[in-house]
Amino acid sequence: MSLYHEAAAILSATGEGGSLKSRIYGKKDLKSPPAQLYALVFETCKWSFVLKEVIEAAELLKDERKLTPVLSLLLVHDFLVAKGGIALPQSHGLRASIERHKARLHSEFTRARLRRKLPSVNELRAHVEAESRTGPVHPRWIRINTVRTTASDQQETTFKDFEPVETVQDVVKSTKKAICFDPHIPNLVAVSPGTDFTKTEAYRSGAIILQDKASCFPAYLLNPSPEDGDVIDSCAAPGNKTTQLGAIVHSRSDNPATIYAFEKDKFRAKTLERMVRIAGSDGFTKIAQGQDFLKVKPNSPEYENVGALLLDPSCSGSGIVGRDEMPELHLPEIPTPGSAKGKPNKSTKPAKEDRKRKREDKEVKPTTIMVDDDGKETEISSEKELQARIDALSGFQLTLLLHAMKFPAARKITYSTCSLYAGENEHVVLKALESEVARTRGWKILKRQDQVRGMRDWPVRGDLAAAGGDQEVAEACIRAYKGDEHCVMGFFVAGFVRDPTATPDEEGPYVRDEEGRIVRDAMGIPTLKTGGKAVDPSQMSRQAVIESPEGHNDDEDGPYLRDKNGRIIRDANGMPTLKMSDKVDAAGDGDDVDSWDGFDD
Ligand SMILES: C[S@@+](CC[C@H](N)C(=O)[O-])C[C@H]1O[C@@H](n2cnc3c(N)ncnc32)[C@H](O)[C@@H]1O
Repeated sequence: MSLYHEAAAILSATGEGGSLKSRIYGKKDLKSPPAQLYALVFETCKWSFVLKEVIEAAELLKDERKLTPVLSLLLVHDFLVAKGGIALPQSHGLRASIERHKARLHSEFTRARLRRKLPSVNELRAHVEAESRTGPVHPRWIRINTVRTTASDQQETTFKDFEPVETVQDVVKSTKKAICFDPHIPNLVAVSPGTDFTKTEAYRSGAIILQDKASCFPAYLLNPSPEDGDVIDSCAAPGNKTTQLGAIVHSRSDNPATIYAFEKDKFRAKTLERMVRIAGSDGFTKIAQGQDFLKVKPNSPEYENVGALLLDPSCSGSGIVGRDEMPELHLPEIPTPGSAKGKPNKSTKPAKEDRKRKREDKEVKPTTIMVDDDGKETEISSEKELQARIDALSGFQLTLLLHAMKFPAARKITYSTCSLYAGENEHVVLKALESEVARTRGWKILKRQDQVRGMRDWPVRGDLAAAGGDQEVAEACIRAYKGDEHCVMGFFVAGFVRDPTATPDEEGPYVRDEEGRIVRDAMGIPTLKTGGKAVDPSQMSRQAVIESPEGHNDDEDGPYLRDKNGRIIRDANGMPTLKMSDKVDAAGDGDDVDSWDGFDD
């Protein structure tokens, strides 16, 4: 299949969703180099509003019955606009079908330019560029990495040619090189697009990190302080948030806490390692390459001081800027026989051949390739499949969040995605709050009024309906939408907090009345939620009672000691024994039960 046929197949799927990149890079059986294909398709789309006029006026599709509208656009694009012309041998039939109309195509191309009052082809190029720009202009967000530098140093060096302005909107509108310090996130600037910062010394040395504003929310909201102890970044690659955490802990102590950074994908973990090294956080960041966070044991002694966890798991990536930004494709009409020049004749039935080429432009199966934020591709061809994908992602995201809630010393968690779907965002938050582990360990939502100033002030909050109508949860959730006046990517983050010194909710397995009191029978025995009755205290031994393991659920372990068979150890009053209490000789057989160790899930 020629480059042009492959490109035509890609373009025929336009309008069926998925970004152009995902449609091209998602195809496994391409013959042409993907980069060449991408450039041809993208450029042809950009030029199509001009080329459509040229093709119709030159009556190309009337004379060349084998050409489809899409193929004609691609070939005429290369013939008139590309430096190297049509990338086919001179004798090739497709090339010949265009070059036969050389004179007419050139003269219609000139007419199309003059109609727009553009004196040269270069000006026509600039016009096409301007017309093809889709969506709002984005500033370049840059985080100044205070492990390596200071904001004032960067102002005097990297950004010395940039004129300070008040707001990000001023940056976007400025015709000069403008810079504004962000009012919400410390050490973050928005600068005018157009400068390639990856070529600067500051970028190479890790002094600046290119990171969207919204992506800076989780580490800032987590706000790890020396009292929080060590920090976990559970899904860390490529390392934007890990290095931001590094900058925060570094700024708060001469002896920074350890950051444990887990990354399941070995290849991405290499990028993470490189980024952490360049950013200068390698001295206090321990990277576990290829480590699945779900397999990390919360009760391992290594993590006993982990007080703060950042969870930024894989998601649908629907908030990422740059997706779906494809210029519109303008297809030339196929003239029907007998029609006036360039105008389809409505009264005449299209010939069989014409119907075939119309069909050919549409015959590619409607498929969207959904590319997750970590590059995983999934074919989606219906709403149902999309829902199934979101459900699968949210199941994984919730599991990860509940796992994080089990770390014994944890007191803060942030959960974030760059997805716009409520299923991956507010719904996960609600399910986590309702979970047994959250209830037994005392996890609560981090309310808006308790958030760090910049996040409290950020105006875009969670979706009330998606938060089940719970105003407090919706306000606590932080959202960002691409394309609005804030000029950031689509994002979601929520925080969870827990007071590790407070008495955990011992509600556990008992039914409670509206006042929160345990419901007891006439004998004073608590009623179990499972419908049975707790063991009669008079039957209990002096030291402990062993509860039936029936209905045992890992998440219900919470703060209670269990014996080797997983049964909760209770005192003579039937009250569960807290893990933090002294060791208990549970079975009365002289075996010690450790308070935290040995209860890994
Ligand atoms: C959204 S990206 C993280 C982006 C990162 N936080 C940043 O700011 O640069 C999600 C990452 O989590 C990794 N991941 C997915 N599941 C994981 C798991 N169970 N344990 C550890 N890493 C996981 C993916 O490989 C991917 O690199």
